[in-house]
Amino acid sequence: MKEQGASFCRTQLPRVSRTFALNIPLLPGPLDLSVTVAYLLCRIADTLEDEAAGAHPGALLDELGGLVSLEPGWEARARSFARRARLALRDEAPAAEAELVLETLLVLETLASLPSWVHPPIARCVRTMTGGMNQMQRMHGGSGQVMGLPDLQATFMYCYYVAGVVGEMLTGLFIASSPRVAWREKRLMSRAPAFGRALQLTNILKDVREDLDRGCCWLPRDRMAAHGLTPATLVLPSLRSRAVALMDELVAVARRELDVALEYSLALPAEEPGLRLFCLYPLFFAVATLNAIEGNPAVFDPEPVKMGREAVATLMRLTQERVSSDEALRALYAGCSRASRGGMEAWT
Ligand SMILES: CC(C)=CCC/C(C)=C/CC/C(C)=C/COP(=O)(O)OP(=O)(O)O
Repeated sequence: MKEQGASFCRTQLPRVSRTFALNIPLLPGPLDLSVTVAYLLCRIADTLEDEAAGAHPGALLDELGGLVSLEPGWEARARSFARRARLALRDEAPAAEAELVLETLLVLETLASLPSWVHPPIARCVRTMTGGMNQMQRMHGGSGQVMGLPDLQATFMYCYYVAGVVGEMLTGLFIASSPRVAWREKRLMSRAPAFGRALQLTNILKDVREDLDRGCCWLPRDRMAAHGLTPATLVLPSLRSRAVALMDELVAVARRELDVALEYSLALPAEEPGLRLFCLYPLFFAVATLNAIEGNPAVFDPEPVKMGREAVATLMRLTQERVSSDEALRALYAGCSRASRGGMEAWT
């Protein structure tokens, strides 16, 4: 049973995530399986938020937040949750995500099989995330979807609930797994929310069109208004130059957060290359994604702006080669951040 759960989690990860299937396997055991399980639990929450048919699935999110505490009777409650959560998804939900939701019990069984020290950070993360998703809905969605947030502070709050808490959870796990990391706790914990914020903000910018087509938007309305835009006019071809200026302003915000993410990554000891690379892959992918978004009107087209497979492979190689040198990593980061759209040729 234990093996079946772990094997399901490892098989399902690359079916639901492009990025995290590349970096989680670099973590030393038992962090690799722990972070896989944590990722899948967060993904179940994310699928409910993005793919539920009809009303916001607040009660199901609350149930998931409670299940991760693994209190007596959790198996029967997880079985019932999985059935109802699967039924709540719209027909268009990606098959791999729907299957993951249906197998919530297997994911929780795998969590239960892991050492007890990994439980508190993972449970806190999932509880805070699901509670935060519900709070954002109550505050900004009313009875419909969230169509823009009032200001950047609210966008940051959303980023905290869906990604900043993941940074705090990962830091808690890294610290508990290695005394070498533990003595850097303060430096890491203070930077962890910014790391999550940087990645989430990058995703919000990259997915702006896809989100709008689904009827939601996480961008700040006051910044839109400053450019003479609203969520309803953001994709109008006649207002494209204003929309690009808005995106460029927000790309600059995301880049400042990524600078903090680099400091986080370098605060991890060089003797832990797996932990460093786990952080550096998504960090450098985000730099490349921001380069592709900046000044690019195509970000408002239906076809998503994505990094190519070749750029992904190149960045993985470049970070691997430099993983133990802070100086070389700083130079790579500065070079990639300066590279223009589509152009990291100097590094490849
Ligand atoms: C300290 C530290 C490392 C902090 C980072 C915290 C972290 C990993 C947050 C998750 C952010 C995020 C946008 C996930 C979705 O991935 P995605 O949609 O970009 O990728 P995927 O679709 O390939 O899964």
